[in-house]
Amino acid sequence: MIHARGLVQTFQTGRGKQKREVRAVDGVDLDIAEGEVVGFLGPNGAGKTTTLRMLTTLLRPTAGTATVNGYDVVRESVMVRRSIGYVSQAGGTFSQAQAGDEVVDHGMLYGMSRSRATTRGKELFTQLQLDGLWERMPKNMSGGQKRRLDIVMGLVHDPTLVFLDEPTTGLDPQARANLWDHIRRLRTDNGATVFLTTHYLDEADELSDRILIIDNGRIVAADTPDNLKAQVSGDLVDLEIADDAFVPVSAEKLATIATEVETDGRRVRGRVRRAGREVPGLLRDLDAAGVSLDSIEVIRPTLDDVFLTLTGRSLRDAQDEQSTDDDVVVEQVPAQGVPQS
Ligand SMILES: Nc1ncnc2c1ncn2[C@@H]1O[C@H](COP(=O)(O)OP(=O)(O)OP(=O)(O)O)[C@@H](O)[C@H]1O
Repeated sequence: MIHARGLVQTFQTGRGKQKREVRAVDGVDLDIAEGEVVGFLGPNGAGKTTTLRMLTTLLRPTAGTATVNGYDVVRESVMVRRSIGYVSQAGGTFSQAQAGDEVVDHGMLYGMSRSRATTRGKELFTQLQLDGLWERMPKNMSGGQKRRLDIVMGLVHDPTLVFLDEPTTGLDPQARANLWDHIRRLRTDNGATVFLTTHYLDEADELSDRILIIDNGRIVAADTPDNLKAQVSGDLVDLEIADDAFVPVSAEKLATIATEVETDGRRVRGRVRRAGREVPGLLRDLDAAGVSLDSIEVIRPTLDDVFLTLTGRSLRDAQDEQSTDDDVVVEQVPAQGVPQS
């Protein structure tokens, strides 16, 4: 479905002495099979959107090759565009037409008949909770409604391969849960392949068969969410010791089974491979040493722990750091044409 080898995208940023080259995507290889839901995860500026823009033919790769649905993204860009659905991060620009007309025109652009596009568009309006808004002009819709309209436009022609760039950003929790269901159904009902970027770790975890983590333009991990979590970090055991005086001995006992042991007041924490196997013995040891606990908590690893282990940074911190750089002035780089839609 998607195969890429050595994809690179460089941009020139700044002017004069400030001029420098950014390698936004720096040698990405991808193999995505039919029917997979793949989550593309990484902090702001990691290269997710740039990768997606190359795969959807909006940006010509500086180097490397990619095929999407069997078509080369450079030589057969029109065929790539016709064979995919794409919901961009920025969202579409809408004319002054009613939402329903936009959707029908969009479907017809992909070769659907008017009646088929109308039927499918109305079904999607219902599934994405846009009932009653068919005749509304998009400019009079709320941000979340417009976002869902973007998604209808990306799906109306029933593509078998769908690219979604941060599809749930700006949606309220209920709309997000609804879209998650919809994305799941794309695969189970339509057998579609879905490639989605997201900032939300829970979303990637929840939806993806496989997760690709990108950092500084390079893929740093690719596996199922469970394998990633199991491979790179263990469970966090967090003990709250009843009496301060027993904190050092508790830390010593925990260190016999855990790594990264740290103390914070009466709390002692450490990471163990498998808490279910190791904690019962620890509790016996602590009891024998006269330690009373106020609480014990076992925290299963998250994708953020995976990211931290792989890159030394938390995905959330990395996002915060990057957000201060957002107003760097960049030269406009010409896009290689836009899809017909
Ligand atoms: N048109 C451009 N000109 C110059 N630099 C660019 C351009 N587009 C992207 N970049 C830079 O390329 C890098 C990757 O950007 P990209 O948008 O692909 O990241 P991202 O992972 O999608 O981030 P986000 O999560 O914020 O959408 C960033 O450093 C960004 O500033």
